[in-house]
Amino acid sequence: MIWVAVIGDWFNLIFKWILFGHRPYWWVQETMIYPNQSSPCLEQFPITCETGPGSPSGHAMGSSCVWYVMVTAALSYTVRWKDKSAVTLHRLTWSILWSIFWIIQISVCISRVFIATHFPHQVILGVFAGILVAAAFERTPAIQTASLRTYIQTNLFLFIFALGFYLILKLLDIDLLWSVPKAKKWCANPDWINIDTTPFAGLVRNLGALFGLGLGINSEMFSTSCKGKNSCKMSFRLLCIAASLAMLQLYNFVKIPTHTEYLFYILSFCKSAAMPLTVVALVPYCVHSLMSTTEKKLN
Ligand SMILES: O=P(O)(O)OC[C@H]1O[C@@H](O)[C@H](O)[C@@H](O)[C@@H]1O
Repeated sequence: MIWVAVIGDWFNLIFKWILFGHRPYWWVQETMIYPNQSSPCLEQFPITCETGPGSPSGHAMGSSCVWYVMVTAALSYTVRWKDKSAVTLHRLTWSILWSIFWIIQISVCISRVFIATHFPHQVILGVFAGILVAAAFERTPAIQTASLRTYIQTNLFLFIFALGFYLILKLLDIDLLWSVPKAKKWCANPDWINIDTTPFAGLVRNLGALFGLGLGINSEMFSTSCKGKNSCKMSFRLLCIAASLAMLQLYNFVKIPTHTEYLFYILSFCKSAAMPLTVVALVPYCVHSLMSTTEKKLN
């Protein structure tokens, strides 16, 4: 799921750079199509002022690819059921899960359009692009066994390609960060402009998450705990879920200073790497050690 989210978001950045899509909240102020200053007044909200280009929608794309992976993974369990009543149950589960999938996607799309941050075609494009990325990943089983080297190489490729693309177009006098000044100019409240939403902030976050996942999955802590004797126990899994959720909440409280851009990017990379590392390696290892110590004491 993290692979799909990261690669999906990376494609979203590249598509945004290629498509040069405007966002309604600034487009409506700049367009000449409304005569005599009769342009409609679009209400803005604290999350309206996204600073990247608008097409395709990153939220719609991220949501559709992540949910697509979850739904198809859940359905792959029910498809193995063989008897007749199981077929009916599978069909029922299929209908329920895909209905939930589409309700969520439609809700995301409507909310992005409602807050004037996207045009309808941009969210529709986002949903279908997300599904395509996720479907392609289902045919890439190699990611299940990727080594740390593969993670690092993928990270370097994603970074160098995106930066190279940006720099080459800059040499050609095309500024891919054209949307940032527009956002700053037309946002109703300067406090709603968030550095988190800039194209490079998203890239750095994704690179950090993939790196942290690679480190975690290839660590000794992961092998000892998630491949060890406790890994199949329900209690181990429940404890890991509870502890991970608590840790992720704690990470949410860590606010990264935004006054220096480079420092923000470095800290953002570290925070994004620390989160999957904690969930994949640190938490399971601590839970495993705790359970092993308790078992020894009881024996
Ligand atoms: O395109 P949308 O739906 O406004 O989403 C923007 C978001 O898109 C994501 O892809 C980026 O990682 C975020 O940084 C950004 O804020």
